[in-house]
Amino acid sequence: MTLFLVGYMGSGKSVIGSKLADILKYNYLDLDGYIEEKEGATIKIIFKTKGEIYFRKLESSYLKELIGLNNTVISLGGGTPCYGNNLNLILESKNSLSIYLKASIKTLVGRLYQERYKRPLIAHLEDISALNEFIGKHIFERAPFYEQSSLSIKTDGLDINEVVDNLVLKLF
Ligand SMILES: Nc1ncnc2c1ncn2[C@@H]1O[C@H](COP(=O)(O)OP(=O)(O)O)[C@@H](O)[C@H]1O
Ligand SMILES: O=C(O)C1=C[C@@H](OP(=O)(O)O)[C@@H](O)[C@H](O)C1
Ligand SMILES: [Mg+2]
Repeated sequence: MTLFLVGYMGSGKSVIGSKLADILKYNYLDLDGYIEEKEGATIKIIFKTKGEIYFRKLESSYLKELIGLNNTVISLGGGTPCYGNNLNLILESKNSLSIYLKASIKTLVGRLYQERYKRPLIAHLEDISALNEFIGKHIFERAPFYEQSSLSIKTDGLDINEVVDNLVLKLF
C-alpha cells in the first residue's frame, strides 16, 4: 500500500507523513526531499536558478518513479496534484490511498508565516495580510484537485500527534 499525503503548503504533509510512517512501520519519502537529493539542490535553489516550470517537470518525472511502492508513505508537495497528469497518476495508482490534510487559511498563515522563506511561492510576501490574501486565492484554485483525494482530515485546532492519531483511526 502507498499512502499519498496531499494538501496546501503548511498543511503538515511532511511532518505528519514522517510520523505516520513510523507508526505504521512503513517507509517514508517526501517528494520534495527526493527531488533535492536527486538534483543535489534545494527546492529554493531550483526555483531560483531554473524557474517554476522546470521544477514542475522535475516534480512530475520524480513522482512517476515513486508510483507503485509498497508499504510507503509519500508526502507530496502542495502543487503536486495540481499540474500535468499528476493527479491521475496518484488516483489511479494501484493499492494506494490519497489523504487530503485540510486546514483553514488562518491556520495555514499561522504555520507558514515564519517558514515562508523556505517556500519560493510565498517567500516574497512581506506581511501577514499579503500572505492571507495569496493563500486564500491559491487554495480556491487548488482545492478542487485536493478534494479528489480518497479521504480527508481536518487539522485545525489539532496538534501534530492528534492529527496522526485521527488519521490512524480513519485508516484502520
Ligand atoms: N497540526 C499541526 N499543528 C501545529 N503545527 C503543525 C501542524 N501540522 C504542521 N505543523 C507545522 O507547520 C509547519 C509546516 O509543516 P510541513 O509538514 O512542512 O507542511 P507541508 O509539508 O504540508 O508544507 C511545520 O512547522 C510543522 O511543524
Ligand atoms: O505548493 C507548492 O506549489 C509548493 C509546495 C512545496 O512543498 P510543501 O507543500 O511541502 O511546502 C514545494 O513543493 C514547492 O515549494 C512548491
Ligand atoms: Mg512538505
